[in-house]
Amino acid sequence: MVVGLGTGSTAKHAVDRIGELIQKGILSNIVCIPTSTRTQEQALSLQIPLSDLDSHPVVDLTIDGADEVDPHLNLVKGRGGSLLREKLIESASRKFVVVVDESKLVKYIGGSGLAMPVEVVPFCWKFNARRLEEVFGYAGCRAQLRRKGGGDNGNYIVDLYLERAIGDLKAASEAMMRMSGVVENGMFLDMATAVIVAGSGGITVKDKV
Ligand SMILES: O=C[C@H](O)[C@H](O)[C@H](O)COP(=O)(O)O
Repeated sequence: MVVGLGTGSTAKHAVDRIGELIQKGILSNIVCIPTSTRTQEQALSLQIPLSDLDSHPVVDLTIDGADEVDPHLNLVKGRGGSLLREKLIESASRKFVVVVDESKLVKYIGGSGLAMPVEVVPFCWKFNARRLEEVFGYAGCRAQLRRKGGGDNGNYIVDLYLERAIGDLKAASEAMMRMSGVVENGMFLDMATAVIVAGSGGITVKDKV
């Protein structure tokens, strides 16, 4: 089985558990693909066998956290800086299971008022930040360079803060990806197979319909 290993404080627990099951011999015949150098280091410390998409282009299952989950299971990811590698691996996954606590559930993408990350090349990042503000001006968009943690790929991350819903998410994502210098954006649309939500009332599983 080829398993994608997510990044962040939630996914860390899944990686720990996979490592434990491998060490106990309960899980075997498994190879894992980490979604960040941080997760790669954790996996190596747990002696989890690692691979990459070049060797294993189809991933059976990826488990990861998320920053926002909307009612259609669209996600915001990348507040920890790992969106590009995550999207590459999660797009190649047959099943993509997301684990969150209920604080991550939002009515609409951007609805938490927290950052929506966009990875851009360092060259002329201010120009691209201004263009992003213009493109999403109707949603009251403010763009801010994240000073810490440029991500795994040497790029910068610009955080977008939205006052209102951006409407057509697919069109918004496509508009960003048409901009030269934008490498990836933090909207993970129609990708999650299931979202496991931990809340005060216990655990619920939301399946893609
Ligand atoms: O870049 C970070 C990843 O997209 C994380 O999966 C996301 O930020 C959620 O992280 P956490 O589980 O720490 O809230």
